[in-house]
Amino acid sequence: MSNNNKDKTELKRLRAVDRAIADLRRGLSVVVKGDGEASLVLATEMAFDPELETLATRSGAEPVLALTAHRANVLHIQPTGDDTIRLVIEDWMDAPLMRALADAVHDLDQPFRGPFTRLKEGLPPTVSAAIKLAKLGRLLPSVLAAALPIDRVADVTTEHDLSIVTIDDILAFEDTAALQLTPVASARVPLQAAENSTFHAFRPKDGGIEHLAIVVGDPNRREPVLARLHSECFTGDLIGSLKCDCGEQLRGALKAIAEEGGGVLLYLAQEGRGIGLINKLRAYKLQEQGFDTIDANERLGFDADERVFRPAAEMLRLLGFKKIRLMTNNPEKVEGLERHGIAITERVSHKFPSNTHNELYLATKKKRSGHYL
Ligand SMILES: Nc1nc2c(ncn2[C@@H]2O[C@H](COP(=O)(O)OP(=O)(O)OP(=O)(O)O)[C@@H](O)[C@H]2O)c(=O)[nH]1
Ligand SMILES: [Zn+2]
Repeated sequence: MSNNNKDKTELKRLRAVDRAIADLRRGLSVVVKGDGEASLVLATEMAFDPELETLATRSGAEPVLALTAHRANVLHIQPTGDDTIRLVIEDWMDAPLMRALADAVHDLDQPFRGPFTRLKEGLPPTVSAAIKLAKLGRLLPSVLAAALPIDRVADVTTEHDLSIVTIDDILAFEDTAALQLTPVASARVPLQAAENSTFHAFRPKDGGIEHLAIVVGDPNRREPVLARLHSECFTGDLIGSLKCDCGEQLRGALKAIAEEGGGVLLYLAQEGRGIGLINKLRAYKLQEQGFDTIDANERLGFDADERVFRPAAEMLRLLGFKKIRLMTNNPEKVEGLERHGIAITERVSHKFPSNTHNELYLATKKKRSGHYL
């Protein structure tokens, strides 16, 4: 395929995923198509009675409720060996209950649920892909899915003006978006901590949220440069939340880079370790109930960390930084960047004193995520 055609295909795929995400977030059903099978799906957190009915009538099949294995485990549902667990929707399961099954915040209000019937065999790949789609849309990782006969896909999609996306589109999305970052704007912005700073904005081709790089001074690209990868944290970076160490790490990194005479800070649009602000607030609610930061993510059905570091590696490459000294306590960042071709010549510790509100959070990162703290 020529480069031009490849680009066009990739853009088409990114667009299909983006449209499907937008529809899921609106509470509309979308079609996920695989090899010889398809599913009509709806985000569980957006499921109300009329939507559920539409799902069944349009597909002509009984929907199932699909959850991640993490979430099913919390609901005491036996594992099946798959990452995705499907439950039969029984007569007593109404829309509010289904939404509550997806949203761990309600677990303690209504502790007893079930017994549930799992479907153990023949998990359609489109159902797992639909959960990934919900995650990409920063929704809770659960969908209602009804099998759609492959020969009806075209008719149903056209008749109801539905978004259609393939499994491959969904699975390629993050990497394709990361490899299609385009510099869109750059300007000098003097900062309190580093007066000689230039902001560079990179936009993914999917039109998604821009990532930012802040280059301080004019670092020598032939030498390893002092660098920080910072994942967006609205609460900590902007509002001064004491629940995490992000604000201090952000300002501290800029100060350290300025003191060193130059370097780079990447500000990545990966709020809440990639689950989004709303899901992070849900995770905080669970932390109020006594769960730690990792259990909170997993109770919601997510992995402990949903971030990918390919966009960061790509931005460094575009800025001409191949070797860096990385300020971090997180071994996964070092590994993630190296996997994508950035040489980390040194890991520079990046710790700040704890306070009464983030003590447990920092201790959990050390104990359970192997952070060097
Ligand atoms: N899901 C979730 N995200 C959180 C929580 N607290 C902070 N975050 C997010 O975690 C991310 C913090 O990322 P980083 O500063 O890169 O921290 P890190 O992975 O510990 O790595 P280093 O700071 O480099 O050691 C930000 O996106 C925050 O929004 C939490 O309790 N739950
Ligand atoms: Zn934070």
